[in-house]
Amino acid sequence: MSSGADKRSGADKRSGTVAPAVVAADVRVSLGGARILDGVDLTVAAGEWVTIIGPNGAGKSTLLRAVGGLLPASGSISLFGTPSAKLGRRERARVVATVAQSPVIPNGMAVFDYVLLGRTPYMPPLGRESAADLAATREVLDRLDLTRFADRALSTLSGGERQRVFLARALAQGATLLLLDEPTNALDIGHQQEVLELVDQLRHDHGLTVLATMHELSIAGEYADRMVLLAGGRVVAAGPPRAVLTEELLATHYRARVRVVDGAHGPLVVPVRGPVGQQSRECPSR
Ligand SMILES: Nc1ncnc2c1ncn2[C@@H]1O[C@H](COP(=O)(O)OP(=O)(O)OP(=O)(O)O)[C@@H](O)[C@H]1O
Repeated sequence: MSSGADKRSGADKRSGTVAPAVVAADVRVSLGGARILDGVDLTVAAGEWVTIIGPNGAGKSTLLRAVGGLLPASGSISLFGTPSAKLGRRERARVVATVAQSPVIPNGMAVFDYVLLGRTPYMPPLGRESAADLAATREVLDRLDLTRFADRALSTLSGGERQRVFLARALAQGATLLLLDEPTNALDIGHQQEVLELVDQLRHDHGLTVLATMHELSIAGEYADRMVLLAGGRVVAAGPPRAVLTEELLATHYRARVRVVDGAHGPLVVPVRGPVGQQSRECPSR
């Protein structure tokens, strides 16, 4: 598997610095006649884990899709120092892999064949997979403890097992930037931790960069180096989890009544029943 350093631009190789994995400036996206992203700036350093949070409809998935080149956006987006617009489809697929919120599962497809699809950018057009593609697929299945499922239809796996297969396909792609849209969606708390620990381990082992969206705020804050709070298609806060997961910001942008307490690995967000907007009077945080 290639490392983040392999994706350096020529100038970066010469200067010895690593270009940021993502530099997005003034990104605007309109869908169905409505402005969904309205001037978003986002930088993700190589090797960093950044999680985008925000209320339903804030534009999180849209931002992820724009970064992944899956929909047209104005403004500028660079991946590892190369303008996104200059990356062809196959070239982009070797740099960035997206795990969608609900990936389409081809009917009856076996786990092995699904993960092998991740090797498509390395196969000649209309050509067959090589021995190297098959070996890479076996290696990823083994790495993610999925070998025993190789011949099973993907549709028969549990939610947690399936999530691991989606990650496996992204890893087989050999991309160093992982875009994860709600990777813990529909997983129980144990499987949420298992999947995020796995992503973090892979990040360290393979020098990956992670840009994710998540709704589970406490667990999101435990894994992210930085968080970006999106609301109404704009970035309204960004920084380390402690700077973003505050009672004030969550009350303002989620209309949520929460208490935020210090945890060993980041702030813990506890929902508190009661009228929105009265947390400072009835539920002091400090
Ligand atoms: N093709 C489309 N046409 C029109 N509007 C769209 C289209 N796709 C998305 N939208 C709208 O864009 C807004 C942002 O959607 P997006 O999926 O990015 O939000 P999100 O923050 O990921 O939400 P959630 O937390 O609910 O997953 C929503 O209001 C959605 O209805």
